[in-house]
Amino acid sequence: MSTTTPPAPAPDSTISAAHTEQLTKVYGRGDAQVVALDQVSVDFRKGQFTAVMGPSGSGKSTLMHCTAGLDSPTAGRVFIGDTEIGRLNDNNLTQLRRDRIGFIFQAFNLVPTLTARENIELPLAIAGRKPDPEWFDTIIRTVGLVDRLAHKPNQLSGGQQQRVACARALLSRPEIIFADEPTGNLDSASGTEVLGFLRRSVDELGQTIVMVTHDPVAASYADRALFLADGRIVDEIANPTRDAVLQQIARLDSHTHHAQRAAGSEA
Ligand SMILES: Nc1ncnc2c1ncn2[C@@H]1O[C@H](COP(=O)(O)OP(=O)(O)OP(=O)(O)O)[C@@H](O)[C@H]1O
Repeated sequence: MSTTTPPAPAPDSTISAAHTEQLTKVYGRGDAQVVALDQVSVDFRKGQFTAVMGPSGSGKSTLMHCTAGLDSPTAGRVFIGDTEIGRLNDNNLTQLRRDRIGFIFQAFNLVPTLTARENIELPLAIAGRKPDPEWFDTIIRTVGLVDRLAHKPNQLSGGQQQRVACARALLSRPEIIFADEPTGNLDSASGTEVLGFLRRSVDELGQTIVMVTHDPVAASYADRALFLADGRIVDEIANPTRDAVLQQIARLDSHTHHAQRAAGSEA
């Protein structure tokens, strides 16, 4: 493996890091059938930070899981870069998830007996790869963990633990990072810390991020916010501010209530 660190790629909004074509996911059968995603076509551009928003049950997690190859579509296609993941066998899919995708979850999923450094290096160690020392240093500086590497998770704050999880996701230089409510378990100061770091990893390291969130403040760190309702993308805001997101949520709520009234379901 090379030990020189190439400069962060300039964000290139014309290259697709991942995209879906008419992605449909149906759970259950008959009366219990739920259409979680209804022919969703979406593109996540390289170097772009996207927030995925929408009410509970609108399909956010399903979209993330299907796009990241953690769940399989009922119909439609999913691509990571140029690779159509539905065409991969199980081994190749596992390898693609390991080598080309990073994950950050609401629960930090750190190994309690390992130090911060060991946790960050674990996925590469499992893959039998050695971290590039310069890249490791760059990430650790970006997340601000230089003096915390020898600490175990229980010696770190929630925000620091999530920053360890972020560093772990970044170390393999994934083409795209999927973050599922990454600030959901954090107080607002720690959440701000983690969001600031995610933003820097986009601006300074050229990372591509897709983040599911309910929080308009979290969404305001993204380059665009997508809004899902009933398994469809119903709107999109470029350079979202907290207030623009709040207004959009209010608009979607009132549409939903109108639709429910029209269908007589509020009786
Ligand atoms: N494994 C499953 N089996 C059956 N139905 C499911 C399953 N997973 C999700 N669903 C249903 O699919 C729909 C979309 O769920 P999803 O978890 O994607 O929504 P979400 O927007 O992420 O919600 P939340 O904000 O509450 O996490 C919901 O109606 C949900 O009940």
